[in-house]
Amino acid sequence: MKTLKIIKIGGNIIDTEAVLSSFLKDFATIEGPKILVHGGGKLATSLAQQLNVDVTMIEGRRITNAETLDIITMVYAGKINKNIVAKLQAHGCNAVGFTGADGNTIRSEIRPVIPIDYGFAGDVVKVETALLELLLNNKNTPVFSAITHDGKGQLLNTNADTIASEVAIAFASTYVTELYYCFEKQGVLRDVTDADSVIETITSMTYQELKNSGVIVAGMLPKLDNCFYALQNKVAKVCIGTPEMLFTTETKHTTLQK
Ligand SMILES: Nc1ncnc2c1ncn2[C@@H]1O[C@H](COP(=O)(O)OP(=O)(O)O)[C@@H](O)[C@H]1O
Ligand SMILES: CC(=O)N[C@@H](CCC(=O)OP(=O)(O)O)C(=O)O
Repeated sequence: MKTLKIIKIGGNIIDTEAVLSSFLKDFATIEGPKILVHGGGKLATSLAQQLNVDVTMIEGRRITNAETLDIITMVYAGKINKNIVAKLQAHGCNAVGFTGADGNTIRSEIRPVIPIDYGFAGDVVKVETALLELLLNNKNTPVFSAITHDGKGQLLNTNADTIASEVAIAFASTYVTELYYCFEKQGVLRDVTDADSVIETITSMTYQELKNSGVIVAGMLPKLDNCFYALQNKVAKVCIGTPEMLFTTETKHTTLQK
């Protein structure tokens, strides 16, 4: 089986123009089939604040009312996604931008309102791989934003880490799938203020301990939950770290193990 790399980039890479540009230049050079998934939560938060729209995050997920849904659609599917696609084109990578509504690639359903009503936030129900596979075979690179749809005309906000793991799982029977979560830290840190405290391996057992001791909080919770969910569903490799981990074996990062 061929290897498919699913690479997710988080807010801190997207926020800084120079960091994003340099990442995309390197990303374009990755050989073989690949899919990019991007977040952009921090940019959405700052635009919402400028527009005096309340921002509420619970356990790393955004409460999404109608106004917030408009903002995130403009930011994720519009500004960020199209900017990334254009930059990849400039580097000779034939990227195609997606929300889950495009080509019905990712259908979701609204999150249950109990215990927390997240509003227009969706949990993934189905990733349709056929169209994506055609594109991959044609050497195109799908680029996903953090938006899905319910099949009834409603867009839904979906955590980008979740999109990356669900896409990786959907392809796990046709490719050896490798899932990389890239952000500004070298991995999961034992002490978030100490860049050298990278935990090189986390198993589901040690994850519980890290959660209980408060090392894993906020946005790190959906990230780690998605890592283990992917491993339990036949994704071959899951890593968290800086983008350098994609290009060299020298750099420290966190590897997740069942
Ligand atoms: N133990 C930890 N190790 C690494 N990063 C952590 C840790 N605890 C909190 N963080 C913070 O969590 C952030 C990642 O979560 P999130 O805001 O969802 O970012 P992303 O956009 O990468 O998904 C990092 O920017 C980091 O500052
Ligand atoms: C439901 C939900 O929380 N969606 C996320 C989607 C963006 C995201 O995941 O962005 P990062 O990866 O940059 O954090 C949000 O709106 O923040």
